[in-house]
Amino acid sequence: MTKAAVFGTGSWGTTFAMLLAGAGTETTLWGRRAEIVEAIDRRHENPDYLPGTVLPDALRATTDPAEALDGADFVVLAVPSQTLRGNLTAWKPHLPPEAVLVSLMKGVELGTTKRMSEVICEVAEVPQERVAVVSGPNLVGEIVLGQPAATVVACPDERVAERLQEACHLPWFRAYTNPDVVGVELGGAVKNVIALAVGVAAGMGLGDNVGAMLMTRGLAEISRLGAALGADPHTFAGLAGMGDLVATCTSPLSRNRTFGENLGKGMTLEEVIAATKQTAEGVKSCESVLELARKHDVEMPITEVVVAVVHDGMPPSEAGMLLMSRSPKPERYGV
Ligand SMILES: NC(=O)c1ccc[n+]([C@@H]2O[C@H](COP(=O)([O-])OP(=O)(O)OC[C@H]3O[C@@H](n4cnc5c(N)ncnc54)[C@H](O)[C@@H]3O)[C@@H](O)[C@H]2O)c1
Ligand SMILES: O=P(O)(O)OC[C@H](O)CO
Repeated sequence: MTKAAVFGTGSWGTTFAMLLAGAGTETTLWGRRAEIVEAIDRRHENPDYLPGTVLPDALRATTDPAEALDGADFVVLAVPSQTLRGNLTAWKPHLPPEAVLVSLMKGVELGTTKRMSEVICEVAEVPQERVAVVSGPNLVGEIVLGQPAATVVACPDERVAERLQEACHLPWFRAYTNPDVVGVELGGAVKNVIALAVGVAAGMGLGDNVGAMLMTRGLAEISRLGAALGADPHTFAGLAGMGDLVATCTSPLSRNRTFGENLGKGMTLEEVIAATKQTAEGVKSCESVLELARKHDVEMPITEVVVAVVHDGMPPSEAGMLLMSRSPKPERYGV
């Protein structure tokens, strides 16, 4: 039987563990907080992150990383992007030598501008072929209700991607494989930044033309960055690109969109942070995405104003004027 260890008992870690267990994979969750671990292991619930959801009886949980990792074929990582390096460094001594490491995270590391799979390869000292990424339009609030969804499993080794696909595929959760790890990761990380922008516009009371403009020009930014980093352009028309961008930018379930919406309504950054109980990756990753773009000489005007609004106190109305007053250009440039 295939075995998986999932690190992170937050909303997506717990939900993905449910999917794995539902697909017949023997799954153990690792969590920091003993009370959540006990609730999952004994009472089959995660009241903090998934209130009202009944978890599978077969799903185990522990606070001991060595216990979770014992015999694991897949080590699934679902902690905040900015803590991954420290977390994985601590878990490294217990990693099974042949295990495949799987990133569920949608962020870019501050300081290094590395994608999560790059951080994993570096810290765990494993080749790219032993690292997979799962990303797509996967809003937890819908998946836990059993609503149909699809995702992308990316790995340069097709057989590894197919094994992981099989380990999480369910009649109502379709996993597609894709060898383009760079494109899949960029799609997931940058759509959070665009969702912040769409949220700000919605919070200001602006309509669907503005939302569509930001999503479409946001996809152009993602594609330009992807081209500079060697991604397959087709990935951005797929589930991990356009699919996740649309879901995140339009859903009230998205933490990133909601964060932006609150800023657009006039709440201060401190008030919005206090109101945000879960990880909104774009808030930190907008800075690392912009730094990555500058390193590669890629123009990302929406990302620039998101950084200015979220981190430098620029009023949303000024950000909107800056974007609208850019010089006229062809729709397609710089790719
Ligand atoms: N929730 C979703 O709908 C969803 C869907 C797809 C992908 N993702 C991505 O999955 C990743 C995890 O998101 P989530 O929704 O589970 O977030 P979450 O905020 O719900 O949970 C984060 C988990 O990490 C733990 N954590 C926080 N700081 C930590 C630290 N210093 N060390 C170890 N653990 C720590 C928390 O206790 C919690 O268990 C993010 O990159 C997110 O973008 C989320
Ligand atoms: O709630 P968000 O904004 O982190 O988005 C969740 C997922 O990434 C959607 O696919």
